[in-house]
Amino acid sequence: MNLLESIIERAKADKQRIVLPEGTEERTLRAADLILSNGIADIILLGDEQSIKESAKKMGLNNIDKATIVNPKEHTKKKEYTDLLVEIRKNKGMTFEKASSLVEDPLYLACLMIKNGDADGEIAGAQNTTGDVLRPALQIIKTLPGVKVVSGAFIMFTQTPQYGENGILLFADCAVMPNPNAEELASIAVSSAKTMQSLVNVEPRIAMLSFSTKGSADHEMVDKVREATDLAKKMDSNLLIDGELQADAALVPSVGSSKAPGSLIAGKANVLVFPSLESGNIGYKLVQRLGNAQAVGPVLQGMAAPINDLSRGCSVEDIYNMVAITANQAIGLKKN
Ligand SMILES: CC(C)(COP(=O)(O)OP(=O)(O)OC[C@H]1O[C@@H](n2cnc3c(N)ncnc32)[C@H](O)[C@@H]1OP(=O)(O)O)[C@@H](O)C(=O)NCCC(=O)NCCS
Ligand SMILES: CC(=O)OP(=O)(O)O
Repeated sequence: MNLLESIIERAKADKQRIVLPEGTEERTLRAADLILSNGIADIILLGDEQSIKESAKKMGLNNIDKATIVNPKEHTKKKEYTDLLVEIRKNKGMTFEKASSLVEDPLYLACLMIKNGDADGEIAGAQNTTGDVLRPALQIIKTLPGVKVVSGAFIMFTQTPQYGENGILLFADCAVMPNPNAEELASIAVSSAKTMQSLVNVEPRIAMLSFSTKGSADHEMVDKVREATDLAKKMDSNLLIDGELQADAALVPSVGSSKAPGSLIAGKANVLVFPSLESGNIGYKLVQRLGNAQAVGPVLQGMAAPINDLSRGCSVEDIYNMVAITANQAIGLKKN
């Protein structure tokens, strides 16, 4: 059984309630239909019931009837969620009027359902930008205790089995923090190790990427990566991590041993931590599109409940896989 198949089997064995705020979006509806048909999760679709049912009928989707459909404009818990939002954001100037309008926004409503215990996880982003998906999640769900920074990782299924874990690598941060400082970058490395361990089930070997390997260049951007590597080791002394490393030194054994002799990670990395969002987001899309890799994510790490984003360029299969991953995260969080 391959990795995605085992993630799907775990989701089936302990069905979670996953809310899809983009309930009227075509790829989302098709993915929801498959999820329901295969019994992977209980699905909550947000949107107007009549238009969802009409669209499903036009598309020949026969399983949408098994979903719970909630209309953000008129739902029974509107007052309860409005009060909850005011309570959570009262120190940020949230008024009842503002909250009662925000609870009609599917992206806010989905987070409030999770916060209130009415859903276990959310996946959105086929239609909405990452910023719009993330903002309500950061405001309402917030970070896990002890974690300051939410970041986004991609599980990359590459065509190059000689690299990473039989071709599988984790890339981060590809989605959230535009310009992390050294401490934030260290925190991204620690969260990425946890994601690799919990979802891919292999020991993470983390390379902190740069345009320099072990002092080959001298620049403040290189200093940041070096400092982040040291801080990550302090945050978790068991981490297998090294930096700063260039991508070739991180991945290719012969280059790793010549540029970073003695490194336990060079040439063997399976987690690549990029120095900024610019490099991470561009990097994953290049490997996905030019290298024909399957990019599953962004899996958000460090959030107190499983909320995940999608690329607006996602396929039905991407949404289907991300629902299963979100369900696995929910199962993991309930166990801890
Ligand atoms: C994530 C993002 C939306 C947050 O920025 P923002 O909307 O300006 O929001 P703010 O900085 O005002 O922060 C809003 C809240 O989130 C928190 N926050 C912001 N970034 C955070 C992070 N990475 N981790 C944890 N909390 C974070 C803030 O502390 C703030 O909390 P508060 O309101 O309770 O005080 C923004 O950084 C962003 O757009 N990032 C890039 C996303 C993107 O386009 N990615 C590429 C495609 S995947
Ligand atoms: C993750 C990502 O890059 O999302 P989008 O393509 O929607 O901007």
